[in-house]
Amino acid sequence: MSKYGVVVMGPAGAGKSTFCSALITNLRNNRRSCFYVNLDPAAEDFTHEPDLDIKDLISLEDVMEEMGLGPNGGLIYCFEFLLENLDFLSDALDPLSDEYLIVIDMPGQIELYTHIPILPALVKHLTRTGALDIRLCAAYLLEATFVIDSAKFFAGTLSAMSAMIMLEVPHINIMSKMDLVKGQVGKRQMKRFLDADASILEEEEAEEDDGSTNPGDTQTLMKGKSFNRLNKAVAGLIDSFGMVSYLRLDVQDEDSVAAILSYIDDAIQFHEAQEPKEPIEEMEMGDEDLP
Ligand SMILES: Nc1nc2c(ncn2[C@@H]2O[C@H](COP(=O)(O)OP(=O)(O)OP(=O)(O)O)[C@@H](O)[C@H]2O)c(=O)[nH]1
Ligand SMILES: [Mg+2]
Repeated sequence: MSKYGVVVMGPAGAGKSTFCSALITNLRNNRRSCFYVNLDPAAEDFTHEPDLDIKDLISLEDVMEEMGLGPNGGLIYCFEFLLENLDFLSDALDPLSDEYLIVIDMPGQIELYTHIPILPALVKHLTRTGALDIRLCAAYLLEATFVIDSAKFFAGTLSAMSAMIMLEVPHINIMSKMDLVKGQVGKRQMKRFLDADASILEEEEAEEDDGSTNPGDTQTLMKGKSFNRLNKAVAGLIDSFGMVSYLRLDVQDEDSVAAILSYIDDAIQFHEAQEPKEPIEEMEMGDEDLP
């Protein structure tokens, strides 16, 4: 029997835990079963208490103290330890039925998604047929304030793409904290960011060449010719991949959370598995209907 889950990823402070919490509230309000897994060994305060917490396996504080590591090195050590002790996950997740949505909250250290093969190994364990067999959707959050600096936004998009390619599971990108840019970015421009339309970068470069930006401001000073060339290359890469777009999230708005949940459900075909196991005719047919 398959299980269903979503792994919530993204840079530090993108709103992952807040989104997990809103998702769980929505699932519970709709009488759906969920199982909350916290894999961030540094997370302390939770709106919903996790059903499984990596801190019960290993403590980041202990690792830092005993191994003499900093917070990032400590986190990598914690994940390596988790990979050596996958029964911690299997024992808790294996008994869950296909009615559950497993919500996995990840830490924000970007190197986990881009530099080292820890996350692909973890995802392989979760999804392997014949083992946990979880149909997993990856949800990558980037916060909307990144659109204020388009070079930063496209760099963030590149890391979303990197996670997408590395994990090889259904993937959605989410632009979180939409409330923070209300009134700052026009609707049409925001739609272009949501579509990851990389021509935005080229237009900005043309504006700079026109001298329509202030040559004295720090951003313009930073953006020399080679920076522009780098941006163009990034834009070309995103364009040629052609598969990145964002769903908007306003975490305070129930409909916005519900819309994202339905994308997740579709990506993992959750509802298909919830259909009656017995054909309806057989359940409803009385003896008199038999030939
Ligand atoms: N305005 C606004 N603030 C938000 C939103 N979502 C999260 N925040 C705030 O952003 C901060 C970080 O949110 P978290 O949910 O902890 O982010 P995270 O991605 O889990 O952070 P790390 O686990 O540390 O990487 C908190 O102060 C939240 O209250 C949002 O939609 N709008
Ligand atoms: Mg968090």
